[in-house]
Amino acid sequence: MKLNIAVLAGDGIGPEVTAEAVKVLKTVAKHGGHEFTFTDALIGGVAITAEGTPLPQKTIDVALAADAVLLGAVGDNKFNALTPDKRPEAGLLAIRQHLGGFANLRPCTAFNALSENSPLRPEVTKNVDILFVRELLGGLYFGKPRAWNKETGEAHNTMVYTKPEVERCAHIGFQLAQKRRGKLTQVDKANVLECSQLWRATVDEIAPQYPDVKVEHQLVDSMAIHLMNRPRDFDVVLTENLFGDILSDESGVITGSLGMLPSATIGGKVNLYEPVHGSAPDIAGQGKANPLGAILTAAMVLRHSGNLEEEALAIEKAVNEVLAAGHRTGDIAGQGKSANVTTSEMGDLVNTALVSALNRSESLHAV
Ligand SMILES: NC(=O)c1ccc[n+]([C@@H]2O[C@H](COP(=O)([O-])OP(=O)(O)OC[C@H]3O[C@@H](n4cnc5c(N)ncnc54)[C@H](O)[C@@H]3O)[C@@H](O)[C@H]2O)c1
Ligand SMILES: CC(C)[C@H](C(=O)O)[C@@H](O)C(=O)O
Ligand SMILES: [Mg+2]
Repeated sequence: MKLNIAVLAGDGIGPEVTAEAVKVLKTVAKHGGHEFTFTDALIGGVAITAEGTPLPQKTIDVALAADAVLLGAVGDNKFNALTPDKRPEAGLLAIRQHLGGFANLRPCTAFNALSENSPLRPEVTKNVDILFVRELLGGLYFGKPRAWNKETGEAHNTMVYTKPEVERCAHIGFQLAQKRRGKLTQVDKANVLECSQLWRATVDEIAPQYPDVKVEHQLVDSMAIHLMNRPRDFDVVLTENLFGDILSDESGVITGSLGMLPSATIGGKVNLYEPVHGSAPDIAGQGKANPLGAILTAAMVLRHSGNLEEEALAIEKAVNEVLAAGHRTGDIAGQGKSANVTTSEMGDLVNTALVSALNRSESLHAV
């Protein structure tokens, strides 16, 4: 199979973790005789420095011409004084708009080998398997008007959702719930916000089309605690843009680290794949970053853009094996313990385990 992948590595640890994701994709291509091509393009702070804009037209062209876009992370403290529309993050929001994907799938899968690394007790996190469906193109992020008037000292952002925007995302949530454990938790703030009331009413209106899916509604504030107390109770969690941003980061506590979380954004012209974490300027350039979120993101590329489910599973198995063997970057080393591998060593270990996993699945086919 041919897959033309645009690689937007970005800032901070973005290039470090993306290199490891590309490494495993190349292994899958070589092993299966697939033709994966990788085209690099600039985004974020590195694009501001080189081209004066966080999203150059060249990058948009490369991304739109690709079968999948793999993004590392954007954000650099040296641009913190810029207004939101000029910052590296503006490039990320703009590429999301250009690609048009509105459903951001953020799985939170607890690897049991890491159960001692979460501050939550192992009996709470064991076998957690949640899929956040975060709406990605609406809400406070893009609503107008928005401004900060420094003279009057007033700033405002606008949360806007239309019924079709909610419907299209809700259908994805329901369809995914049907393929999983049949439960959909819709998260909102319907006790205060009209947008949330629209979400709740729209989900209830659609629900009869999916009689095999059990729907529940949760307010986002109490959801934040339910997620920590009883994460196993959740299957698909459907929510709007900002709530999804916050809850998915919170779910990093369950997996032991934000550095473990992958994502895929579907529904647009070209799917966009990015780990959930940011550019982590505090550890950038030191070989300390955990590449597993990016590597698991590569598995999502294969699953959602390559229809290569078996290969995606092989990557996930390889990650599991490497963790079970005790290999740890600092973020998953456990309290008071240090890393025993660097970013690229972790990538190499997964790669080696992946080759064995792929060979094993081949021998199964031969039987
Ligand atoms: N998708 C993206 O590009 C994205 C996502 C989130 C934040 N950001 C940007 O990143 C910058 C830093 O933001 P932040 O510090 O709030 O969030 P962050 O996700 O970059 O980091 C939060 C904490 O988690 C740690 N961490 C994150 N990923 C890790 C990994 N793979 N391995 C080990 N540790 C990891 C960091 O060291 C830091 O202590 C900001 O400019 C922000 O806007 C970008
Ligand atoms: C950097 C920022 C714009 C982005 C978001 O809020 O969507 C990030 O936090 C994420 O989760 O991908
Ligand atoms: Mg975020």
